[in-house]
Amino acid sequence: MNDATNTRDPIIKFDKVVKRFGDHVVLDELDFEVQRGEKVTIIGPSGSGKSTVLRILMTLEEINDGVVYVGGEPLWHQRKGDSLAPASEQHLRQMRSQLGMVFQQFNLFPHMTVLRNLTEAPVQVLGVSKAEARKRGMELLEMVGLTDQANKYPHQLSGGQQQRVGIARALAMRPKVMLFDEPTSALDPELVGEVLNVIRSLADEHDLTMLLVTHEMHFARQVSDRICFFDQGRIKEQGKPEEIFTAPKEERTRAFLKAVLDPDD
Ligand SMILES: Nc1ncnc2c1ncn2[C@@H]1O[C@H](COP(=O)(O)OP(=O)(O)OP(=O)(O)O)[C@@H](O)[C@H]1O
Repeated sequence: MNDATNTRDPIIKFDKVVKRFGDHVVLDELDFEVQRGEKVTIIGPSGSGKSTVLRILMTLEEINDGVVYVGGEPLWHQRKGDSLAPASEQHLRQMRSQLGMVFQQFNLFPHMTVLRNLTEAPVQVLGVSKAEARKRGMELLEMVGLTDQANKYPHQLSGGQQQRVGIARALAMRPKVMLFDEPTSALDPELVGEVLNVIRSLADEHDLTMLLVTHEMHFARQVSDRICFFDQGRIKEQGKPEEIFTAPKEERTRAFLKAVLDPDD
């Protein structure tokens, strides 16, 4: 396969992926692709499997059937001749390093300064020098508007500031794909905007691939190239934001959007 073909391949591909918890089928032979540089937002009712898609990509949840590809390589499998065998821990680690995730709960290291939160993994995992990691860490703090907080500890920051550090920390590992799992849902309403602004500028200014799960519909509409409406572990409908938000084809999508956009009706 030559490079030109490679770059046209989706960077993420779910091929008939099944995920069950006991008898409960959460992903039901899901087919789903994200192209390089694309910004895709998954919306849908609670329990429809949105976060599970991201957790599978971060190798936090195993799959029961099907194949997930990242950059054309199987994530949960390794090629053995013409067949696929379960992945080794080393393969999973190597594949996982291509993805960065921002969680609902910011999950910063509480006993480390903000800057150390950004330099720890690049130094320990990627083998970057401390000086280089610090330089890059300060650049990322500038990008999220927090250079003056570099030497503070997470508990000294607001929730919005902590989440901006969470975004910078994920970027410090230079991922090819950024995953955002409801990044503002744990925040007080007045702190949501500053976090969305950081994600918006990332989306506008970088050719990073982004996959988001959010309940912020207005934001999803602004930032996404494509919206995927999930229902019962499958994509019920997908398309450009203006199509999905103004002229959804499926009754189920219409009902969901009406409920979230006009909750008082
Ligand atoms: N570790 C687990 N054990 C058992 N069931 C689980 C587990 N994790 C998720 N589930 C179930 O899988 C289903 C899908 O969960 P998921 O978190 O992907 O939904 P979601 O669409 O992101 O929902 P929400 O919008 O509420 O976050 C839910 O019914 C959930 O209860």
